[in-house]
Amino acid sequence: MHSIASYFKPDASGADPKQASFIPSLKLNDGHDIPMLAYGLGTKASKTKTTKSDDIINPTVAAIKAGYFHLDGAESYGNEEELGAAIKKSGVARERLFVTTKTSCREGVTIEEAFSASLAKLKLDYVDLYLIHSPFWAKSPQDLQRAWAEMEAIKESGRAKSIGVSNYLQEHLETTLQTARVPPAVNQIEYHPYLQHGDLVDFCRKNEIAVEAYAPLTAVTKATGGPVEPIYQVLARKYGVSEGEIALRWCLDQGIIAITTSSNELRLQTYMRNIPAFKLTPKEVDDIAKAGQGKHFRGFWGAQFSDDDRR
Ligand SMILES: NC(=O)c1ccc[n+]([C@@H]2O[C@H](COP(=O)([O-])OP(=O)(O)OC[C@H]3O[C@@H](n4cnc5c(N)ncnc54)[C@H](O)[C@@H]3O)[C@@H](O)[C@H]2O)c1
Ligand SMILES: OCCc1c[nH]c2ccccc12
Repeated sequence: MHSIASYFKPDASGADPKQASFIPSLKLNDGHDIPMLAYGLGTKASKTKTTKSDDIINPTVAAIKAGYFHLDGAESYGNEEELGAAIKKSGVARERLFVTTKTSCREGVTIEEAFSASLAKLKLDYVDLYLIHSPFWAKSPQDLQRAWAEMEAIKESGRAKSIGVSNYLQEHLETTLQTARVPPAVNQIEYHPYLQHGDLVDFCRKNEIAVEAYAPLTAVTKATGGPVEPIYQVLARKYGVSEGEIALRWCLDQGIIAITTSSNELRLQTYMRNIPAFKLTPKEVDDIAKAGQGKHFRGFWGAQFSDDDRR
């Protein structure tokens, strides 16, 4: 089982030392620590790409300075150069950061080639976590097993400290585990009260695969008016925080890493200050989970999942 092993404290090299930013970390199955709150460069951040690269770099620098030392990027977001530039501009020591990127497993490009290109864009000599972005490109179980063997070779080279997957269902994980020498450290999935994925999270826990939640704010952003809303409202009043902070804490209090994003610096700073300062009770976590069963919502990769996944 995972435990919240240590507390991640930004140092004074870039983050504001006045901020009480103690974001918990989780111990991965390979022994590395992962900060449980991350800043994502997909979705909103990549949409602004069409204007200027500064529109990606500056909010990312602000996020790092606010204490978001876990940064979630991807080859397909098209902004690894900006992520690398923001890391440099932040002045925070590389070893204090936890940098993730992902491979799209494009046809005709080896994962090694994609990874080398990502490192070059990031101007880094290693990433903390490298993920297969999704299993949907694979035409056979063997495709997934071969891709995982390529990921293992990258980990062995030391240029990715941890390796994992994203958007994998239990069947994809089982296929991968059949031939894996190193199990995935992480499965990054859309996760919020309206998409709890049946037994998938328990399967990950049993196999010591950490779960990362993307789109954790869905119930207060894209799927408002649902059954968890009154509970979020009561708990937000009780703890003196926003409903978004209840949504993020709901992940953390289940041992699930939350990846959020915003270009609103004040909102990011407030999250960083408030999230470590309160905790939901097990009953509150359970109440949200139970209420969430009353609605289904998926914001990403919809066409790739069958109706069987409506759990
Ligand atoms: N692996 C994948 O396939 C995958 C898919 C989606 C996202 N991701 C990663 O996860 C990150 C976060 O995903 P997300 O953007 O869906 O997460 P999220 O649920 O945190 O939503 C963030 C969005 O909500 C808005 N927001 C924040 N607080 C709000 C509030 N109180 N009211 C209204 N709007 C508010 C933000 O401006 C932003 O656009 C991405 O940047 C990316 O790095 C990965
Ligand atoms: O990971 C978020 C979903 C996603 C996959 N590829 C992308 C490219 C740009 C923005 C989001 C995505």
